[in-house]
Amino acid sequence: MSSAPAGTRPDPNDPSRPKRGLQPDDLAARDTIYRPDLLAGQVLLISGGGSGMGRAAATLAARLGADVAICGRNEEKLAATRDHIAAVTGRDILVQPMSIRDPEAVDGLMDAVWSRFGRIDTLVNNAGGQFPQDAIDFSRKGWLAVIDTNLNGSWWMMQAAATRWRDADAPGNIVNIVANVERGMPQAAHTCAARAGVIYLSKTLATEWAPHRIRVNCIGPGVIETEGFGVYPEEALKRFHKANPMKSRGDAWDVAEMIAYLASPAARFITGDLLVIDGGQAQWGVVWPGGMPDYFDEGGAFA
Ligand SMILES: CCCCC/C=C/C(=O)SCCNC(=O)CCNC(=O)[C@H](O)C(C)(C)COP(=O)(O)OP(=O)(O)OC[C@H]1O[C@@H](n2cnc3c(N)ncnc32)[C@H](O)[C@@H]1OP(=O)(O)O
Ligand SMILES: NC(=O)C1=CN([C@@H]2O[C@H](COP(=O)(O)OP(=O)(O)OC[C@H]3O[C@@H](n4cnc5c(N)ncnc54)[C@H](OP(=O)(O)O)[C@@H]3O)[C@@H](O)[C@H]2O)C=CC1
Repeated sequence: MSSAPAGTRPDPNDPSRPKRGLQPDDLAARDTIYRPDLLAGQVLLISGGGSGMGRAAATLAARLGADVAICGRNEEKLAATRDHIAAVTGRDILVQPMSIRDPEAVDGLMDAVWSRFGRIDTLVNNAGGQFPQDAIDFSRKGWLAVIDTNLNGSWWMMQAAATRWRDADAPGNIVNIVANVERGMPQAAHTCAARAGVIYLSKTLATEWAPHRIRVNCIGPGVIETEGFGVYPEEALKRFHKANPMKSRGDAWDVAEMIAYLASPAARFITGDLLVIDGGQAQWGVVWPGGMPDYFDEGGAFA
């Protein structure tokens, strides 16, 4: 297969494509290993909470007794998540439409959460994404969009949270959702650059901010089936599971449970780390999110 030509953009909302990712009813029904009041009294702010892993993490946190705030650009998705969580848990979560790329909107979000709940215990920087393309064909706008969202957006959120924790003399906890970038990822060089930036920013901040009692960790998901898969071509998606030796895909609940763990007291001694959840992909597999070029797929081993 040749890699996706520049400018080919699958329509994530094409009704003829399979519906992917856990739906709200799945999130209400899934078992959890955690006790029902694990996060009672805590406040979690989760970016990108209107879909995928963010929505799963928000639903699980609310089910475990936390107060939850979510943000994202799409107001409709946020409102649907709020209504569903209210129906399932009786909890009224805060939703704020905004872009993490706008530092003033980030400040407004932080103020809204502090004003409503009086604290933030855990910030989950989950909002982000990319599109698959050969790096040589990136437009300047496309490069900037991915860097600005994943690196700058995550930083605005971390700094805005940390200054408030410092000023309130309160402890803090940051969980950054990144990606499996240890060996690079062809056709996703922009996101690799941004996520590597977030990982090493996090390791640095974990040390710098330890005196403020702020922990900073990253989660590196491998192939996790969510509605976010809509940005990838169907042909490439057929091979995503071959990126790991388990030859399967994780789901949003797997990541939500890892987030709940990092928000729980059990993780109190973990900081500066990258927790990988990838079915072994980092040691073994390759993923070409736009489709593997024939040059690499000699003999059709990856077909
Ligand atoms: C890496 C693969 C690993 C496999 C596992 C990983 C899976 C996932 O991460 S799944 C979750 C994925 N979810 C998303 O990625 C959704 C969020 N993504 C986005 O919203 C966009 O990709 C974004 C990050 C670029 C958002 O920025 P935004 O400014 O909203 O983007 P625009 O749509 O306005 O596009 C700006 C600019 O970017 C270039 N571009 C966008 N899409 C493509 C594309 N499919 N192909 C080529 N170029 C693209 C383009 O230059 C756009 O400007 P215009 O041409 O003026 O539209
Ligand atoms: N699924 C996977 O296999 C993997 C995913 N990841 C990463 O995990 C995270 C969650 O992805 P996933 O749940 O799969 O996919 P989704 O596309 O469902 O989630 C991405 C979320 O980010 C939000 N978002 C994007 N840009 C912005 C912005 N500028 N400001 C605020 N919110 C924004 C989106 O909301 P809205 O559209 O409303 O703005 C959306 O809810 C992403 O960072 C993704 O790249 C990493 C590795 C693998």
